[in-house]
Amino acid sequence: MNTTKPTLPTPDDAALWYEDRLYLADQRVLPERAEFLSYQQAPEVAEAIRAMVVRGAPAIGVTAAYGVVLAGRAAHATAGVGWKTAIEADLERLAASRPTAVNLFWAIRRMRALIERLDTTDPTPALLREALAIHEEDRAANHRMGDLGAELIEGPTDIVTHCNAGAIATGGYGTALGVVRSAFAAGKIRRVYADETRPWMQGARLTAWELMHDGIPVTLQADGAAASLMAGGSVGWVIVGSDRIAANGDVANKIGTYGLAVLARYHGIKVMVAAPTSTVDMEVASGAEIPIEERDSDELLSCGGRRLAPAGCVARNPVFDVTPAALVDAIVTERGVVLNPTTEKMRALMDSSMGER
Ligand SMILES: CSC[C@@H](O)[C@@H](O)C(=O)COP(=O)(O)O
Repeated sequence: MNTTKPTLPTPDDAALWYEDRLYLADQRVLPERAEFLSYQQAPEVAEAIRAMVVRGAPAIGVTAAYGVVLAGRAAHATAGVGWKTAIEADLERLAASRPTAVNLFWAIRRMRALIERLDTTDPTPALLREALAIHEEDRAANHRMGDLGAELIEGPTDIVTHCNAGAIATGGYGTALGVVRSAFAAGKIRRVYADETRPWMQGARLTAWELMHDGIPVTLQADGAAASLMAGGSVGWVIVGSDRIAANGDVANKIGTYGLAVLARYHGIKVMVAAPTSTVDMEVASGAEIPIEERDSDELLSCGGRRLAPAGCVARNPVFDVTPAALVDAIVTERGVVLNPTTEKMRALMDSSMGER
């Protein structure tokens, strides 16, 4: 738990618990403004996830866990010994906030498992201990993935990354950017090329901010600039995170990742996906079964509050796509690395006990 009142968010501060409430770094306004918003009610946390105050699959999971703490506290305050029934509506609200990032459902499932073991007294302390453990385990997993991913890279090389899979998208340190941080420290990375990532600009706003904060050389590029960069021959790896990995190793990630993976294969560049096992969903056989979030087309039709497209223009705004396992060279998790993923290899990874609860 944080011991000082959160004031100015750093990349490691996506979600923090201080005293009796949750603080979220408002990722909608970074880096122009660095500010926390505070939450004491689970429905407001669900809305913050939906509105992308907090985003990035692992950070969404951590936030949902803290949301369950608030839900438990409110349920006990209103229903007393009947809190386990009263909490249900908030659990459902949290689960309905975003559909693709499976870490959300994983975190709620883990909190539910604890709820089942608790008695009818005030659940707040026990729920908070579990949420803090989820947060801390995610941070530790990212450091482990950083080490494992960095080992795969023969440097020095340039890297392309897409969206933001950094500290601010997780419990801390980052998944893809955790690998970048560890590999840069080992002298294996010259420069990171960050796709701007239309329409939410997570690359321009968050990845560039994080890497500049750490002094890691970063160059921002338009999403469409990746192909010509790759043709130049300096890029050794595309490194990205994931919102959900299917049982066969298909990877759902920010829209545009699939295109990057196709480009990478054409240019002989390797693709690494760094994600904790809380992102692996063995209940979906392949990427075709992963629900892909479709957000409001206004996110695409406008930019920075200014309308871009003509009035009446139709737009589609799927915010994730699926990269087939055949285009993925390595999936890096805290339990180990899966090269050229298949269902058998993913099952072996998930059956392994390291880090398992
Ligand atoms: C460590 S975050 C990995 C993914 O969650 C990230 O690349 C991504 O697609 C995030 O999407 P977002 O819509 O910003 O929540």
